[in-house]
Amino acid sequence: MKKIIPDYSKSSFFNDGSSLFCNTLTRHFDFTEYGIFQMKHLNKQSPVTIFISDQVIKIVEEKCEKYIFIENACIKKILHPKTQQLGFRLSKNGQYAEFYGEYIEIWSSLKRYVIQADFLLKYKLGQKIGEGYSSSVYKAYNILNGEKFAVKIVDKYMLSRNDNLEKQYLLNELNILRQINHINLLKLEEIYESEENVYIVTELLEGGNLKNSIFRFRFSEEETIILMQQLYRSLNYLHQMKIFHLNIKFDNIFLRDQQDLTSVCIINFGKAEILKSSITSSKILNHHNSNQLLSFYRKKDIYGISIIILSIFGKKLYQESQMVDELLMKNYDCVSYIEYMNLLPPLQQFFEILFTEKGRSLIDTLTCQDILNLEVFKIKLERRQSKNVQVLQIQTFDQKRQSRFLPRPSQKGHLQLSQLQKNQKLPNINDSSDNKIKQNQSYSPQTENYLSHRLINECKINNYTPRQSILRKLLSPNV
Ligand SMILES: Nc1ncnc2c1ncn2[C@@H]1O[C@H](COP(=O)(O)OP(=O)(O)OP(=O)(O)O)[C@@H](O)[C@H]1O
Repeated sequence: MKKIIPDYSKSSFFNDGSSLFCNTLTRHFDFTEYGIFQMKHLNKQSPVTIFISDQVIKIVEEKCEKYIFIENACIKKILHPKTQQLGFRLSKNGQYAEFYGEYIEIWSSLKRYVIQADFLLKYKLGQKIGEGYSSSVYKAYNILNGEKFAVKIVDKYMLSRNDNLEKQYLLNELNILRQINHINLLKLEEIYESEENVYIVTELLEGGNLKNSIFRFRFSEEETIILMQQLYRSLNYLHQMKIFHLNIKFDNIFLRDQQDLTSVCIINFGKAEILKSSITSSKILNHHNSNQLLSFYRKKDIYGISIIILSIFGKKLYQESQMVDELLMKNYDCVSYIEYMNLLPPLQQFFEILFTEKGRSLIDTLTCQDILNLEVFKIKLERRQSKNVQVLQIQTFDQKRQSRFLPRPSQKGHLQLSQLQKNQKLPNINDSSDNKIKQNQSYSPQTENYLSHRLINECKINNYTPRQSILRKLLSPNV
């Protein structure tokens, strides 16, 4: 008896009602050839040549060609009933076609776009590592080779609540994750669906949240500058694709290795926006033209990253979204102590552009590329092995600098400060004569006491030992 392969595409959460095949494309795609397959469709079998671009399969038959948009199409690995040849079945809204042939290479090109079933046949669930509004995140292990991943399990029922807003966030996040490919942005592995859940498999970021590492380990200025560089580079990559994250905060910045700032990775693209040539969003500023919207989004992202950098150098936590809003309104009084941070001059200048009146005229047009061209990123930076972080702390503690903002003696040669000061080619910043900053008085949205209290509480909640005590522990003669 003929075995019937169940097809879930009609009831799929991702079913948008579109047909499996289309005969024309409305824009240009660059296709790569993937070889000859036997296509079985409507009880007819014929040889076809398959070409793939990111989201489209081109199927060339003897006399004609047609296309399948693979985004959110359901896919299943299958065996040919007669030849026992391996293949895959693509289906959409109840229509399907089967392809038999060398499918391994093609599978790796398709898997980020299509929806698979049977998550539990491939992965074993591990411990829970996080939670969102409508999702839980777990460790997952590939049953065959033990490879570790993170899987976000989203309850389909929860997604359909709230006027489908959560569904939109999820589809938006998937749309963006499928397009991006950058070392400092979360990598999507594949997507599954069951009757109750959607499973989004991504790389596992084992280093945890950046905030935890920053307040736990002692990193040098050079390491922090490399971190800054990587964050702005990844943002620049997104902005060049007209993608804006719009939700940059400590909670969404992770590390692959908790002691290696170069392993930084931005996550959570649910609230991101893609701006194409016309205005696609009516969420904010819908009366503005697309250039103004683009500038607004760009500033929002740049401020998001910059506040994280400020928190790291200033050893303070902020309510990031409130602070971004203040800065977007050009209220520079919300950061009052930049001038007293006593940083390396190129760093100081970076902070002044972002957080003081001096940058007021630049900020509307400032891009990530402009930031990456600043002198601060031209300092000769050296990476060191992440595993040495704590050892280095112990070694350098004896020769502790009088101020943590002054370079260590060993850094002075590298940095060639006086040379840098002479050669600085930063954007022309007009000095503001009216200095509103009062020493010993903070205009930040939160008082220092409150912030310290919050930091300690966060450490407690997350079971972290505050950094100072870790250092003391490391330095204790018993260790
Ligand atoms: N790839 C990953 N590696 C390690 N931990 C992760 C990964 N993805 C998510 N997490 C953890 O799971 C938590 C929740 O992730 P999720 O993406 O669901 O959050 P969210 O999108 O902020 O939630 P919400 O649905 O409320 O917006 C994160 O804060 C993080 O701690």
